[in-house]
Amino acid sequence: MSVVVPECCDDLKRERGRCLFNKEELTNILDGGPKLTEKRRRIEKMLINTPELFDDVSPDYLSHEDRYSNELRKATQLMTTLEKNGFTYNDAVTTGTGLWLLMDGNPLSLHISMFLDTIKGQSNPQQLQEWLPLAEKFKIIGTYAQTELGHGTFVRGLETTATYDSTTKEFVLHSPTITATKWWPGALGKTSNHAVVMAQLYLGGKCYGPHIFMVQLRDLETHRTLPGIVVGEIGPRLGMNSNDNGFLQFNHHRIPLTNMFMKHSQVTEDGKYVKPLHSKLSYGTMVQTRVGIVYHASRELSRALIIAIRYSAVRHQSEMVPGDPEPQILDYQTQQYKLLPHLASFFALRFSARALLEVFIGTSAGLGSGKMNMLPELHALSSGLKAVATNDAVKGTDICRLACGGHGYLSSSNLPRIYTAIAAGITYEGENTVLFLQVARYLIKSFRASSQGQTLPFSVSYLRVQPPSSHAPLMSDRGLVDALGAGVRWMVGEAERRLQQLVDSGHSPHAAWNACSVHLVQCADAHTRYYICEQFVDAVSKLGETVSSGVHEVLRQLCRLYILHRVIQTAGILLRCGAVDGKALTSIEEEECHLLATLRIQAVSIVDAIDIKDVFLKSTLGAWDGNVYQRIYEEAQKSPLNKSDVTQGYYQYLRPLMKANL
Ligand SMILES: CCCCCCCC/C=C\CCCCCCCCCCCC(=O)SCCNC(=O)CCNC(=O)[C@H](O)C(C)(C)COP(=O)(O)OP(=O)(O)OC[C@H]1O[C@@H](n2cnc3c(N)ncnc32)[C@H](O)[C@@H]1OP(=O)(O)O
Ligand SMILES: Cc1cc2nc3c(=O)[nH]c(=O)nc-3n(C[C@H](O)[C@H](O)[C@H](O)COP(=O)(O)OP(=O)(O)OC[C@H]3O[C@@H](n4cnc5c(N)ncnc54)[C@H](O)[C@@H]3O)c2cc1C
Repeated sequence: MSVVVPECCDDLKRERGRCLFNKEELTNILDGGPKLTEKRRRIEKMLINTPELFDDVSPDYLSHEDRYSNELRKATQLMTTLEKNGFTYNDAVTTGTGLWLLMDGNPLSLHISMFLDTIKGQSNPQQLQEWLPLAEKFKIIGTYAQTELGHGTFVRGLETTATYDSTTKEFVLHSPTITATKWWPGALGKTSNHAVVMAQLYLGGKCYGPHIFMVQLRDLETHRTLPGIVVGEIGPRLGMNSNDNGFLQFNHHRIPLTNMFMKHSQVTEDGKYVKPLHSKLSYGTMVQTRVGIVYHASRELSRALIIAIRYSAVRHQSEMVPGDPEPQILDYQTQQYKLLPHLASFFALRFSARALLEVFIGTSAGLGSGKMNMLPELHALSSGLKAVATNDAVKGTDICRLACGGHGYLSSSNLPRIYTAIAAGITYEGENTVLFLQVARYLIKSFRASSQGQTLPFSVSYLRVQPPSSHAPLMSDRGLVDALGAGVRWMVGEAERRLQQLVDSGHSPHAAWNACSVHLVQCADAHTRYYICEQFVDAVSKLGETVSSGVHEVLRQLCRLYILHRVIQTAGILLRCGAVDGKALTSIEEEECHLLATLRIQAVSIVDAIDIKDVFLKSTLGAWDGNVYQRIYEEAQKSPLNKSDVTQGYYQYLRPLMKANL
C-alpha cells in the first residue's frame, strides 16, 4: 500500500495556522539564545547526515548481545563524527542530541559524564595531566563505580576497602563480603577498562571514610580482566538494556598510591592523611551529575509532550455533541488537563535548571578559591531539583503515554522507552526520598538559624520567622507565589514543632526525625516547588523587557498555569495556614479551566517551538506531519513475526494442540 504523505496533515496545518507568536523566538529562549539554537542545529544536521547513527531495526527485536553491540557501534560512531566535525561529546550532551540518539542506555554515557567529571573535579594537577588526555581521547574508557550490592544510598556504609601499604606505596583494594560487590555502574560489565571506585580508606588500621580511586580493570590491548578483579554484567533491567550495567569484585588488588584522587584529601608516602577543606568534597561528581539530570529530565519530558500533544491534535474520538463530527481529543478539557500542566512544568524545569547551573558554576568558582560556604545551598538545591524534576518527568511522561490511549503503549510511540529511561532517574544519583530528606535537613537547620536571628542564604530567605509582609495582591503571580511560600514556611514550622515535641517527650533526635520524615519529605518537595515557581516568575518577568508580546504572552500563560496548578495541589496546606481562602481557591480553579482552553489553541505551536526533529523524537505518534496511522502500520510490518505467513510456533505447538484429542 502506498500513500502520498502530505507535508503536514490538515489538523496540524489548522493548529499551526492559529499561532500568534514567533516560534523561532521561543525556540531561542529555550535553547538559551539564538547562537545556541544555531549551534544545536548545526550538530543536528551533521548527525542527520550520518545514517549509521540511526537504527533501521528496533532494539526490541535484537538479542541482548546484539543490542549492546549495536548501541556501542552507534556511540563510538557518534564520538568520531563529533570529533571529525570539530565538536565535543559535551556538545552532544548539552544539546540533548547525543542522548536522544542513544537513549536505550548507551555504553559510553558514564565515561563522558561521571568518569570524566571525576577526573576533572577530583584530580591533583599531576593526575589531571596524566588521565584527562587519555580519557578525552578514549584511550582509556571508564565508569563511576560506587554502589554496591549492599549499599547505594548510604555512601558511608560502603564495604570495599582501600588499605594503604607504605612498604610498597600501594593501596590494596578488596571486597571483603558478597555485599561489597560493586553493582549497577553503567558500562562496567563489558565496556570499561577503568573505573573510578569509591572505597573506604584505611591507614594504619584506621578508617578515614569513602575516598575515590582510579582503578584499571582490563588490559588495554586484549581487554581481558586483570588478575585480582572479577567483573561482569548484571542482566536485564526495566529499561536501558543496551547498556552493560556491571558488577565488580576485588581480591586484594594493588594500585599505586598515586591512584587515589588527591585534589581534596591526600595520603603521603609514609601513610599520613591530609584532610579536605570540606568533608563532602569527594561527593562533587554526584552533585554535578544531579545538576545535569535536571536538564535531562526536562528534555525527556518535552519529547513525551511533543508526541502526546501532536497526537492529541490528530486523533479524533467520540462525540462531544451528539451527531457532530468526532472532535480532536485535544478539545476535551480532561485531555487538556492531563497534558497542559505538564507542558507548563517543562518550561518551569527548564528555567530552574538554568538557575541551578548558575549556582553550580558560582559555587565551583568559589571552591577554587577555598570558599566552602555555598556548598550546603548547592547540595540542597541540586538534591531537591533532581528529585522534583525526575519525579515530574516520570509522572508527566506516563500521563503522555496514557493520553495517547492504546497507541501510547506501542513501543513505536517511543513513550515506553522515554518512560523507562527517565524512571531510572528517580533511583540513580541519589534516590529521591533520600535526597528530599537531605533538603529537609537544610530547611530545619535554616529555620532554626532564622529563629536565632541569623541571616539565611537566598533560596531559604523566605523562611524567616518574621517575613517582610508581601505587598503583591493575592491573585497576582507574585501574590500566589508568596502564598505558596507562606505555606512552606508553615509546613517547616510545623515540622520543627513536631520534632521538638518528640524530643521534649523523650525521643532521641534521630527517632524524632524518622517519626516526622513523611512530613519532612513533603516540606522538601514544597520548598523545591516554591523555588521553581520563583525562578519561572523571575525568568518571565525578566524576558518581558526583551521579547515580543506574542512570546511573552505564551510564557506568561504557561507560568500562570504552573502557579495555579501548584496552588490547587497545595490547597489543603494553604487553607490550613490561612494563605488562601475557599473563595480564592474557587476562582483559581475556574481560572485554571479557562487557561487550559486558552493554551490549547496554541499548544501544537508551543511544542513545535521546542524544536525536536522527528529523527530524535523517534515516534510514530509525534512526527511533524501528523501522519500517525501510516507510520504505525509501517512500523508493525517490521516485526520479525511478519517475515513469514505461518510461524515455526504453529508447527511446533499450535498444530499439535489442534490435532490432540483433548
Ligand atoms: C554518548 C552520548 C550521550 C550521553 C550523555 C551522558 C550524560 C551527560 C551528563 C548529564 C546529563 C544527565 C545524564 C543522565 C545520565 C546520567 C547517568 C547517571 C547514572 C547514575 C549514576 C549513579 O547512580 S552513581 C551513584 C550515585 N549515588 C548516590 O547518589 C548516593 C546518594 N547518597 C549520598 O549522596 C549520601 O550518602 C547522602 C548525601 C545521602 C548522605 O551522605 P553522608 O551520610 O555522608 O552525610 P550525612 O547525611 O550524614 O550528612 C552530613 C552533612 O553533609 C551534608 N552533605 C551530604 N552530601 C553533601 C554534598 N554532596 N555536598 C555538600 N554537603 C553534603 C549533609 O547535608 C549534612 O550536612 P549538615 O549540615 O550536617 O546537616
Ligand atoms: C539504571 C541505574 C543506573 C545506575 N548507575 C550507577 C552507576 O553508574 N554507578 C553507581 O555507582 N551506581 C549506579 N546506580 C545505583 C544507584 O545510584 C542506586 O541504586 C541509588 O543510589 C539507590 O540506592 P539503593 O539501590 O541502595 O537503594 P536503597 O537505598 O536501598 O533504597 C531502597 C528504599 O529505601 C529507602 N531508603 C534508603 N535509605 C533511606 C533513608 N535514609 N531514609 C528513608 N528512606 C531510605 C529509599 O527511599 C527506597 O525507597 C544505578 C542505578 C540504576 C537503577
